Amino acid sequence: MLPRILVVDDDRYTRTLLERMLETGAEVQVAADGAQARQLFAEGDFNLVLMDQRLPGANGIELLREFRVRRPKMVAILMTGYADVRDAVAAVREGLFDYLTKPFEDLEALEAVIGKALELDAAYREIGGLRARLAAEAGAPALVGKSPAMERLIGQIRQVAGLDTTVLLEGESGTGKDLVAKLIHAWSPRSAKPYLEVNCGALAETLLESLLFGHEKGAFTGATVTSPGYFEKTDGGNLFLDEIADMSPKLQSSLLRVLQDHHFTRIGSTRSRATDFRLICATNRPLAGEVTAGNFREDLYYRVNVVVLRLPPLREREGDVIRLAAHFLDHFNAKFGKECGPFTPAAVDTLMSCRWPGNVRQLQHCVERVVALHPGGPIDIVHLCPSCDARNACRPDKAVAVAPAASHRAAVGYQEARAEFEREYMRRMIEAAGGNVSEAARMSGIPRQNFYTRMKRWGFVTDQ
Ligand SMILES: Nc1ncnc2c1ncn2[C@@H]1O[C@H](COP(=O)(O)OP(=O)(O)OP(=O)(O)O)[C@@H](O)[C@H]1O
Repeated sequence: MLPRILVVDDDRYTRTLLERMLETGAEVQVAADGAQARQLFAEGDFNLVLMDQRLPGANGIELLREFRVRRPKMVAILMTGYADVRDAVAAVREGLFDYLTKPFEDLEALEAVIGKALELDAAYREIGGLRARLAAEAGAPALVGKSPAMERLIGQIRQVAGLDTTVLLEGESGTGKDLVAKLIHAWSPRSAKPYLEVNCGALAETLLESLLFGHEKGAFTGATVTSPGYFEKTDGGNLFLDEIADMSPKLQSSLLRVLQDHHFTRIGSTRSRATDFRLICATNRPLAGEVTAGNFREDLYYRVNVVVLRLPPLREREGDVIRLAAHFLDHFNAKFGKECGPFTPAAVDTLMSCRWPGNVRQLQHCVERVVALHPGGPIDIVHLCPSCDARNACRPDKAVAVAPAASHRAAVGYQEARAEFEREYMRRMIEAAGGNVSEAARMSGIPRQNFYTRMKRWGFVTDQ
């Protein structure tokens, strides 16, 4: 379906120019004054409004404010004469997408700004649609993405979720493997049964063994009570083994036996127990390569390599960066009680041209940081990841273009830099302590109450 654009301008020449320019890729409606514009806006759902600032009997900025009350996520571009630029800049700060000065001199640039505005509108709409879908599929995590690569993946997830087959998720770190595993569970007939996950690379061999197999009381020093393991607890449900390539050779052979006969024995017991879990595994290193390198058993590889879903890196998902950025903006605005955004065209450009080596996780952290530190209002290039030194690395081809941002970084005020440091420091401490606040406070040497106050300041916790 073609996007719908409303052009409001009393100048016939401008109306005709825009109509001609846009008609092949959009459905354009034109209004010559405020009254006509109000009527068309009330009747139609427009993806973009191009508004002249001076209209007979109306002020374009006021009219857009009026429209925005009815549709807060409306994307609009103000068209203004050089004399009124100061007002237009102020309007952009209020959340207008952009402004263009008339007469238009560079039609290509005009088309580019309109294209970006339409992309932002598409992203907002998708997030709205996603929320509605999520409400319908209560409990399923939000997997944002409409690029061909993601559409293909989502189709594959739908297909395999319903089948009782082992699934192997391959993809770089931060591409969403964990999220996809949860989605497979949510969409599977086993969704009412338990779903448990463990990162095989994060635990020592003995701990992982006891976590998976469970143990009897007295099986080893410290086993003061009998504890069932994940093989048992996920009976009827799904078990997600993340970073399976990091499993020790001994555990690989134990897992192989469990997968072969669907039976296992708790540590310290001789009784074999039956279990029926569906296995989902993930790796960020291709498993075939690990077999060749002698790190992963070939027979286990054939067991887990039944259905392989490959998660594309973010740089291969054309168009998804803006969708994801809009999604995270929405999420963190709600979480921190802020009203940051929209992204300015320059920010959209920067987001789109970054290579995102850390994939979706890096983008998520970038938006979270912006929302946490930004007082509110439009997000410009200078607000994006001021602390992210990867920015040049992100965009090796754009080193010159980011030079102003580098000088911005040098110009960051002391308070802002300190705030940035403190927030990042708190996050690392909390992560290192596995989410345990007392432990994080102890490690940092900050009294617990004080630590908690700082956590609240940076939005890690909110008062209920
Ligand atoms: N398509 C997506 N839509 C929305 N959020 C996403 C998407 N992909 C990833 N995320 C979010 O990005 C973050 C990183 O994703 P996730 O942990 O699933 O990656 P991963 O591939 O498992 O990483 P690792 O290999 O490092 O464990 C999570 O917070 C996840 O919710």
